[in-house]
Amino acid sequence: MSTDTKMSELKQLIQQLPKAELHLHIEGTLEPELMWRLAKKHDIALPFSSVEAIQEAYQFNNLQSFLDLYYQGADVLRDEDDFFELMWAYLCQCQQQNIVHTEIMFDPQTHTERGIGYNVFMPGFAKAIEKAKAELGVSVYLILSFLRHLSEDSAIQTLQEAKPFYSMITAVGLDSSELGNPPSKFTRAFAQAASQGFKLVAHAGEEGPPEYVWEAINLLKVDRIDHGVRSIEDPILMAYLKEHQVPLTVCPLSNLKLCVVDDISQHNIVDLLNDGLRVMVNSDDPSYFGGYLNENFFALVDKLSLNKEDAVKLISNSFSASFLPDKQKQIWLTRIQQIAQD
Ligand SMILES: Nc1ncnc2[nH]cnc12
Ligand SMILES: [Zn+2]
Repeated sequence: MSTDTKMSELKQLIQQLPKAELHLHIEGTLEPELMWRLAKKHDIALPFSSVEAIQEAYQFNNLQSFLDLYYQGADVLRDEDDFFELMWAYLCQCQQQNIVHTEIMFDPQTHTERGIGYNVFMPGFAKAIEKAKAELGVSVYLILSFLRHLSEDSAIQTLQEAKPFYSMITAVGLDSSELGNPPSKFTRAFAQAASQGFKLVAHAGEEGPPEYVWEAINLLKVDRIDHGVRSIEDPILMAYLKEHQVPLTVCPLSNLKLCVVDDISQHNIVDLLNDGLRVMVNSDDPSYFGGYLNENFFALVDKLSLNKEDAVKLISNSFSASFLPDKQKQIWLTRIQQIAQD
């Protein structure tokens, strides 16, 4: 069989396998077409002359250059229906990509800071999630993420304001500008979240050093690390991550677009996997980074010669590292093995 045929068969298998996505920012799924339409709806002047001009602006040289556009883009989200549309569009993508379970981050402060409250975005999200459960068969958990460039007091207030919606939220996370905002800044906020029974995740080791990954583990006591690719610089940390099977939610196209790596062929995800770490593939902010989950896998097939065994392991890890009940995880893991063996 030619290499091309093998690669296209592997891509078909990846498309076909049930998958979980664990690192996805709902605000990062705002497609330029929706941004354009909502700007018109609310009479908001965008600094772009067309949908194509929005797309062309998506050239980044680091995390901050992306975040500046991402927060600006989110400003078109104003009413409940906008948040419904945003969530619904991503959940329809999930169905098309065979993502059967997704754990979605949302940034309350991106909205509350501009006067849009929980009572606007949470009902919009809830409607889309309920509809997706009923019509698309996609299961959804939500992760409330603190913006780390803001203060810890603001994070604590954000957690308190979410109280009426705690039943909709599974975990608490930490995102935004990493360098200069170490996990240690949020020790009290995470302790409070833990005491309320939330699972915990944090972005660390994306642009920041391995020390930030240690802090997320030791001080915040997270269940998963988001990104974590710079862990490879610290052999003791690598041994710890392997021994404790701490999940790393890796996002290849994000790392490429934000210049964490120069080319996908240099990405360390397969090295991390082969070193025995629990890594899996995610899309992070697919609208900004040029691909949803399957496109991230396809880039690994094309540029890193990802093989079938590694693809199946990465997909299995997406379930084993999820916050689903063990029984549900097992059902999906068995199903994946069955399909992969056919
Ligand atoms: N890749 C990323 N890193 C940090 N914060 C984010 N917010 C959205 N995407 C992010
Ligand atoms: Zn992220």
